Amino acid sequence: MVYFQGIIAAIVIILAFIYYRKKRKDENIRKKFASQQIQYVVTPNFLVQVAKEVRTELYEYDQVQKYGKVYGTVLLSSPTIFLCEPELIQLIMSKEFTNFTNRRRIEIDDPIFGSFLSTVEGEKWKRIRSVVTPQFSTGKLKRMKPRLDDTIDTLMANFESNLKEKPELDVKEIFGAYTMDTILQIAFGSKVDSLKDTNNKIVLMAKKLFQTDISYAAMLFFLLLFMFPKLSIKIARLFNINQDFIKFFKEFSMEIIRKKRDELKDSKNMGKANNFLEMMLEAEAEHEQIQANEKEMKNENMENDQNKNTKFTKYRLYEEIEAYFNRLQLESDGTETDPSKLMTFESMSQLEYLNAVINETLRIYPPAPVERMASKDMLLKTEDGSHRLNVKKDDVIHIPVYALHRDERYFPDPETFKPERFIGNPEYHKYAYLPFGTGPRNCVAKSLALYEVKMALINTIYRYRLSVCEQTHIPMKFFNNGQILSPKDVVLRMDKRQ
Ligand code: HEM
Repeated sequence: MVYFQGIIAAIVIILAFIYYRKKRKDENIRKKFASQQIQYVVTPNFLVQVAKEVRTELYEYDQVQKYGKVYGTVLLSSPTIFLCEPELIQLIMSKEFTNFTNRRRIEIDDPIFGSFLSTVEGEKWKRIRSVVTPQFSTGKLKRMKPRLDDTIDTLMANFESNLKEKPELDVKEIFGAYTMDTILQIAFGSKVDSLKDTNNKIVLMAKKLFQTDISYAAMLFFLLLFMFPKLSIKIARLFNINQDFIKFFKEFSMEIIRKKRDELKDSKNMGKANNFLEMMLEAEAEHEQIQANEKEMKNENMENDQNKNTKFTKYRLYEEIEAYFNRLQLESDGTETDPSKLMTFESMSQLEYLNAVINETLRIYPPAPVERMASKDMLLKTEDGSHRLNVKKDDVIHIPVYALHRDERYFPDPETFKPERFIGNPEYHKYAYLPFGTGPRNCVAKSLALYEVKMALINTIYRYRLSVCEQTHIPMKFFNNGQILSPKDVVLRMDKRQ
């Protein structure tokens, strides 16, 4: 009994301590934001949002409507400025980028997981980014095209075989498997048919990460990770939280890296890479050679070629794609008969309406918010003096992209799907549309992602007529999993075109 009372007393003391600590921190943050002349808003933490089943992007959108385009709050234990004003976003993302290079700090005590491009900081980020960026250049993607064509063949075969059973399909599941196949193909050179290989460990692990509502345990762990990073990593190890996932991907990647490093010891094997990991390893091997020979280093010449309504939309999209394929076939010498093999990176960019449909989809459903962290105190001011923002070192700037894309000044009638907004010379502020982020730290794989989406849409729409059916959720349903916007099933009827 005394033992039990002791435990209760200890729990009460710990909770009181956490409460007191939080109260003091809140008060300090309130004072801090007041000194910056930024309105401070107390928001419930993520746990409360999850409990109420409020989707984060909708919650953030409501907050922006209520408190305006700039306000301060505490998010994941850090003072965070919510920013929806394109003029100020422009300053942070481009002109003052050197003072906003990093994202929210997340300490990961692991040599591999702590070196993710998306989380590393400062000089380390610069170094890794300069190696990764050229791997996504048009030239490198062209080299990978045969592998990308393979994944399209798998996608089409999956539609074909599933449609034999019934005309209604969960296209989210099939396109999701295609995305996974493409990434595995590109990243590791592994040919996988995720839809059929349901027991494939990579597929199971990736699904575990993205295709669920977030659990309370994961949310709690996430919060702890930001509040007490070192302690939470120890707890995760002790209780085996996510350790299967971490262990699997680490071993899987290390095995491929070991094999390829061995092969690259023989210089005859250089230049044969046709997947991302091999190209990175070649880049590493190249780098080692270069370091050994300073003269060669001067001559290093890195490749730098980076560089109305639904019925109407569907009709116009198909018309454009059909005309495109007819033209490609006319222009070809007749030896290639598969229309999708005739497609090239260059020819695809001519599909103006398809581009507009993709842009408008990413405007209404941007998958992620964008963040930067200030590396010093500074006063940001637009040239005409119309906007100012006083930031302190370590303030996180959080751009709720879902809310930003609904700014009526640039996107009138924002909830309506209107691809025409992106045709001709659209008149929106460049920093009011950020599906891939912007500036030197934007999405490194933007060109691959867009290529993948276009390939899939062109091939699907060319072969099938898609329509809503009884099982289609209108509006669409989404997982409630924090900051990433991920739809649940999307069932559509698919009829083969004659
Ligand atoms: C439609 C698909 C995609 C969208 C909308 C998207 C969006 C984004 C956004 C918003 C960011 C943050 C940018 C910023 O902070 O300015 C980002 C970063 C990033 N994305 Fe993507 N992404 C997509 C696909 C991909 C794919 C397929 C990959 C990998 C194969 C990828 C790899 C990355 C990486 C590594 C970063 C971090 C870059 C850095 O910190 O330097 N993304 N993405």
